[in-house]
Amino acid sequence: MINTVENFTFFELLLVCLDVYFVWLIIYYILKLIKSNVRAVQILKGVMLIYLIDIISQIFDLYTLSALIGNIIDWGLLAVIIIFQPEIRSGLEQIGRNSTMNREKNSLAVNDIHSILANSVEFLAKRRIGALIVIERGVKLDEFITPSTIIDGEISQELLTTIFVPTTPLHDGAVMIRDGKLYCAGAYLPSTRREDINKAFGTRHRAAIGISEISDSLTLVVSEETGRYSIAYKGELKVYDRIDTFKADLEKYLG
Ligand SMILES: Nc1ncnc2c1ncn2[C@@H]1O[C@H](COP(=O)(O)OP(=O)(O)OP(=O)(O)O)[C@@H](O)[C@H]1O
Repeated sequence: MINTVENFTFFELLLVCLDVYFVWLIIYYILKLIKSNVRAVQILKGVMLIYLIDIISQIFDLYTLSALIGNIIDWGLLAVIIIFQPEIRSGLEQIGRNSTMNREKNSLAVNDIHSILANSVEFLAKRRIGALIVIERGVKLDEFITPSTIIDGEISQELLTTIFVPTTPLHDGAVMIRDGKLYCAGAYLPSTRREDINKAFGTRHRAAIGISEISDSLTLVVSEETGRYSIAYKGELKVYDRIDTFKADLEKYLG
């Protein structure tokens, strides 16, 4: 017998809705994880390639290849869980933390962060202290955090500027801002491979452009040589002369 909507009780309908909602929620979080992770996008391409080879091997009856791909697919799920264990853990933690209260708290801090960042950049630029500050956004940058020093502290102008003083152990590399906190220092970023970049820009600026090419992060650079400051975003580097325009762009990009 075919079940029509009229045959369902209210409670059964509610269960169906909940069922569909949970499936939607799982798919949503998986897609969000894939979209926001550099590694996930690459792995997704690999998975699609494996499935394509599987289909081809079945169409043309390539027995050995099909058996090999079958084994890879069988073990694939386990491999994905192992590879994404840190992301899965932080995703679950985030679901737990996402209460309305926390969201209100974070949005209040955002305005302060703009000022702290702009003031720090101005302070460092005036003293010709080189700096590289990455603001992580949707795309997680875990793979660049590994060799760095985790701080996970409240962001402040004092802390941020002190880190970049050349005689200190943490000044080399990039500072990363995550979820409104100063997450780590001494991170090593991938450099851009572009050859059309002004030769006056050295490795620090090339690293800022590099990370902005592969993520939606915003990277602030202070040049030790010129005392000028810039923002790298989506593969482009914009250099500023005035701190107010710098701050205005910071607010525009970060929202
Ligand atoms: N890939 C990288 N990841 C993180 N930090 C880097 C990277 N490459 C360089 N740096 C930082 O930049 C410093 C060297 O800057 P360099 O003088 O080569 O670049 P620059 O673009 O000319 O900057 P500046 O104008 O400040 O001199 C390093 O000591 C290091 O702190």
